[in-house]
Amino acid sequence: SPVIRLMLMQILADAPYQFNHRTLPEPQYDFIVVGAGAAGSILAARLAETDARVLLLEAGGPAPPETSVPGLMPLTLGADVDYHIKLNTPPHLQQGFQDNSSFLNIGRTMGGGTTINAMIYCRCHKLDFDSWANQGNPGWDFESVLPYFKKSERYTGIVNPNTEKYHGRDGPISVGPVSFNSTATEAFLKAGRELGYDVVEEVAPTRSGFVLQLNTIGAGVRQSTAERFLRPNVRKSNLFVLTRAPVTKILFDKNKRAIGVEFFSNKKHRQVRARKEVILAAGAVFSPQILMLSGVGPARHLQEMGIKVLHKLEGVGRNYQDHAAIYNLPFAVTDGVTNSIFDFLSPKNLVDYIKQKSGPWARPFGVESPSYVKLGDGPLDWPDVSVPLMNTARSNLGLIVAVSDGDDLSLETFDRLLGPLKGRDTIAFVPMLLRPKSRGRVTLKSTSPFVQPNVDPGFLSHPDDEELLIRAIRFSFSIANTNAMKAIGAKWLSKPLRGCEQHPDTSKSYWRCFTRQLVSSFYHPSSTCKMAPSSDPMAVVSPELKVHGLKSLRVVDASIMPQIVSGNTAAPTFMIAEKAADLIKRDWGYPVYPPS
Ligand SMILES: Cc1cc2nc3c(=O)[nH]c(=O)nc-3n(C[C@H](O)[C@H](O)[C@H](O)COP(=O)(O)OP(=O)(O)OC[C@H]3O[C@@H](n4cnc5c(N)ncnc54)[C@H](O)[C@@H]3O)c2cc1C
Repeated sequence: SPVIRLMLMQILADAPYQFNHRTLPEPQYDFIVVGAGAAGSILAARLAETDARVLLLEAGGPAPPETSVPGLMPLTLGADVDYHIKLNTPPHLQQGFQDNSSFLNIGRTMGGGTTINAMIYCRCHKLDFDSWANQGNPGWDFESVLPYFKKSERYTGIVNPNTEKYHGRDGPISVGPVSFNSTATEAFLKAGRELGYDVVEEVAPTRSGFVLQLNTIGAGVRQSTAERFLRPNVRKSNLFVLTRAPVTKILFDKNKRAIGVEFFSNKKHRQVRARKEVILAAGAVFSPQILMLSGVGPARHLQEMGIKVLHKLEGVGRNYQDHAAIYNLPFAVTDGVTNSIFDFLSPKNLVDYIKQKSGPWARPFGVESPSYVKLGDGPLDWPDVSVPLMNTARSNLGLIVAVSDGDDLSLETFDRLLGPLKGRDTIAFVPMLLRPKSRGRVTLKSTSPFVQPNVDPGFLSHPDDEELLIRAIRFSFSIANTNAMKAIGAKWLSKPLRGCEQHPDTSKSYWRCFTRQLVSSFYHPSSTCKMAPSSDPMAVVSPELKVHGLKSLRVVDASIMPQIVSGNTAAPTFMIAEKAADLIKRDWGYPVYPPS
């Protein structure tokens, strides 16, 4: 639209760097990093702090200008910069979506997920990391990883003496509180207090309660890892970044040592060698795909695909975890309490963004504030459910969903769930499981590296997950029924879903039916190259992130999480990359200055 064009012209100074080298100057590098996403961009930049020669190969292209404007985030979903993978779910699930399944969005561009994500900065919970360590991964407990969280962070918010020690001040990624909240957010936090929860800070190690979220936004501009870690280093002679260069295979010698990779660039398959290591950072779907295409993975599956097994590793692609969510639990609210589309389009707000990078465009559209609560039965005080508030508000235009899977709902479901809200201001809750017990799997669909793999997210395959998600829906209704939310007019108006009408309205059996139809991804795939000792049958990498049984090959991305973290996955992935950089430097005798 003309408005967006005008804005883009104005923001070009802040637009992402156009990494666009076309050929490789050298046949051999010390380190080859595969994937310039959340982890890969950080890792490559940190390794290039030494005198090692580092090659970073990214499948996607440079990030387009609109990705730097936080409020334009929804434009990237389903666009060229998004792999947009149709999930593979069983027929009794996801009937509310077109063709009975929803999409998994994953960034395919410099910065990976950090170029298209909702910019929520989430530290997750102390017990997430303590449990990683307890599963046989020394060095990954909370105390040990905290310095690596702080290392990448530049906190810009107001200092609270109780939580100050958990913030980093000197890292490349600006992190601060949301700049522009709606009346609905205030009501949401008040609702939390009314239900007996504290309003807590995101970085508190045992955070439990309602939270005013932090974002990876600096001076109104998205902080992708490519922008913040690579851009300042592009002139270094030992760092070379190649875009539109998907890696198709890892090359091994006869001793199972990774000696390089094959990749596709300028219409040709090419090879490049690694003197020291190859490091996969292609994310939880594509790192296992590359391993399997290279003959590393579950033997039977590889044989079925006609791939010669170089090294049997049953865990590759298994142990898949995501925060199974109900994206759309929409409630009508009083007009004006949300950040409406008219706020976005008002001339004043446009000018504010163009001139000062402030106002609604300087925040992620639609995303407001999370709550973290424990609704399951475990003994520990460790929240297992999150219910964020989404400020959808596009109802003014008759389009109700914003940053949501609503776009892939079937027409019938859309009409029943969202139709009654047409013309009304709307909020939505997004009840989700923080640590689902279900496990999914990534498998190859083809031996071609250009065909997306199958992603079976395993949603609700463990019965406890269904039970907990129903509790999470009911908890969302408890929030909506508080005085604070009633004061902003929160009302459930949706009609029963087709196929669920036989269940009494809002009964448990109704919510079971609803949950099965609408469970979907929160875009947090993880854990498909599990970090665990080799005694664990699902183990893929060691606590040093080395692939078990192979030499000179590591995986460094969200796939190594033994268990998904209790919150958004980007910041923990930054931490993984920061820690991995020191592990690698130490192994090769480069100076390491561990953060304090
Ligand atoms: C729409 C959306 C919203 C999200 N919102 C949030 C949020 O608000 N907060 C949060 O914390 N997290 C959020 N996330 C999740 C977060 O962005 C991811 O967890 C994180 O980016 C994972 O990092 P990664 O390094 O493992 O993989 P990625 O960031 O996905 O990076 C992998 C990179 O590898 C590249 N690649 C893949 N295959 C190949 C190949 N064969 N050769 C070369 N390169 C390859 C990809 O193109 C990509 O650039 C969101 C994700 C999405 C998609």
